[in-house]
Amino acid sequence: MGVMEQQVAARSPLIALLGNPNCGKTALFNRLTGARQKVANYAGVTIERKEGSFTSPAGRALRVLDLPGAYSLSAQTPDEAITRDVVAGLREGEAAPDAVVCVVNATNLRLNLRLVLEIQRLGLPMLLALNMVDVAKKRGIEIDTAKLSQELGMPVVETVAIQAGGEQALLEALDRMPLEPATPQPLSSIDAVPVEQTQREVRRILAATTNYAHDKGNLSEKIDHVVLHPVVGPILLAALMFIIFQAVFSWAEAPMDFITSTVEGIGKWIGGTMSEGPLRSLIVDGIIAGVGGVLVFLPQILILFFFILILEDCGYLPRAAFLLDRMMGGVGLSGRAFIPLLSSFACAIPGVMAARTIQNPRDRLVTIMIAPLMTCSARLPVYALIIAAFIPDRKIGIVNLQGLVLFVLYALGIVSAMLVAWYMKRRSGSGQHPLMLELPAYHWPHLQTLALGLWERAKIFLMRVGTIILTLMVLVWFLSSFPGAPEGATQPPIYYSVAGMLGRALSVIFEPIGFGWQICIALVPGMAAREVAVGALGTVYALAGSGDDVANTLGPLIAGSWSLATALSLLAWYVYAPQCLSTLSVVRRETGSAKYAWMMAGYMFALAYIASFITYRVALALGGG
Ligand SMILES: Nc1nc2c(ncn2[C@@H]2O[C@H](COP(=O)(O)OP(=O)(O)OP(=O)(O)O)[C@@H](O)[C@H]2O)c(=O)[nH]1
Ligand SMILES: [Mg+2]
Repeated sequence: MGVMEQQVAARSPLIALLGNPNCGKTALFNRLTGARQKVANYAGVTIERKEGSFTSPAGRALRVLDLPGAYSLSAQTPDEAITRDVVAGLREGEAAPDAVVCVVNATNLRLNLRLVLEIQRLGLPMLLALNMVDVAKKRGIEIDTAKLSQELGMPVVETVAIQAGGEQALLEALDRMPLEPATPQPLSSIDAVPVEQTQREVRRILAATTNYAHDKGNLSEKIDHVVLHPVVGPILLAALMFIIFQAVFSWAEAPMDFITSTVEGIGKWIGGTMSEGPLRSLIVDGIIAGVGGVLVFLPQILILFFFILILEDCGYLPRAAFLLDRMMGGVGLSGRAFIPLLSSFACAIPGVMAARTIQNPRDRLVTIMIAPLMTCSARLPVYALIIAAFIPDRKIGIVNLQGLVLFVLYALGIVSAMLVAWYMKRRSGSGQHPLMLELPAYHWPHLQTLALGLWERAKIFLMRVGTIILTLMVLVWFLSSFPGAPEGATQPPIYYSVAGMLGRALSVIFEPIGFGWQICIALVPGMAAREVAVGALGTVYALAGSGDDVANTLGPLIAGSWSLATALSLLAWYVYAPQCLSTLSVVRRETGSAKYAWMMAGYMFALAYIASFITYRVALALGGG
């Protein structure tokens, strides 16, 4: 955009999408603007203010805001506070929106209308988007929109945010609205009205405009009889998790083989066409062995996310939170922590941020502190590499042994997180609060959402591979290649390089847990991105390898040079893996203090070292040397 255009865009009217959690604001935002913000079937998906823009059918340039869902303007959680401050014009350097589009779930007006009435008291121009009318119609719910519009004194339109064209009525209504800069009433005018009065008003409006009495209900309640059953529920949850980890290994085999052989083929081809020298080594040993080694894990990451996205979209997640609430309550966590912790399986960063949806500050802090113990997807390559190299690809009954080990590693992360939470809570003391969580209606996973979600994941991974991982790999190669070996060297040249020296220095610390200098070299760049540890091992062993088999696959190489005890020790290390700089910086931002980032780095390093030490010694004692 040119400067002129930017100024025009900045002055175009601003519309805020506001509503209860999970009513479809983000889906509507994406439909209006063509954005691809995350949409999922649970409350608290959006935790930040997101701006987009579009041109209305009448040719008006408009800006829209997607906001975190809120039940009320008297914010209880940090994400709700963002929403409140934005609409009330309390954010520094930002005027209140020129109009509010209040999005409501048509099947649950009883809950949604309270916020509508509250927002109305701000006195901003308003429009009601009756979303999810497709579901409402299926359930036989009829809403008299004309009457509702009259009762509320604002235009009311029907929308279906997940259907192409489902935003049409909203667009037309927006074009009929005069959009002038407006000043909202102070928030105190909202707090002045007692909640009971608002609720009476909601009931009156509902009685006058809907036939909720005829609501046929939905399947969700019947499904929940099984899913939330105190005995069947947890068994189902455990079985589900188990199946997912099995699939990560058994389904990924073919696509991984394909990527491996392609990467190998390219390596061989380039290696064959280029003449011996540093450039060939950089490309073959540094880039292809390193980056290719990480790339191979794309299928496993996508399979894991395929399942997570399905669970997110169908509405199962809040149920799982519900099931685990008691267990989590036992260690002093609230069931609310479940979704932030689950997000941490992708990456601790969104997980730490999602802790904004937790009301109690202590609960929130504990959740943030344990989020990095959840196995993020950057660790998956490390696990998968070592498992594939050391754990036989065997079946015990119907159980794939490699999948089982992976499951155990994930479980270990979770159990450790619970123990740390318990310890933190025991020291700080805690009040238990009942879990208030909205259980959304189940629906079939939306294919497009699923495909988009997977695509986003693949993009994130490939971007990482193409940027930070590639850069680090080139750096690792340089440090591992220079200076060259001295006269009469007995070790491979890398031993004498800068990286080799660093690795040897570090191995003083890591020798007791079984890490030789080669592994120590890989640990350092792993701090910037954990996957790089795998890539770095690829480069280290390619460079240390003898002449011809440079592009050899890493798995057999490490299987030949590490003991089982070392392999298990490294797995244990990565369960705790304290080294992720971006997580630490987000923790500092979200907690507003560097203290917690340091504490996190410290306790995770200690746990990692202790766990690896025990694993290594026990494995040695049992004859795994
Ligand atoms: N059937 C149907 N489903 C919808 C509609 N709009 C949204 N959904 C689904 O409702 C769920 C919630 O949608 P989101 O857009 O994430 O809701 P949100 O209001 O942004 O939620 P928060 O960010 O948590 O406040 C998703 O599973 C969507 O696919 C609709 O009009 N019809
Ligand atoms: Mg949202």
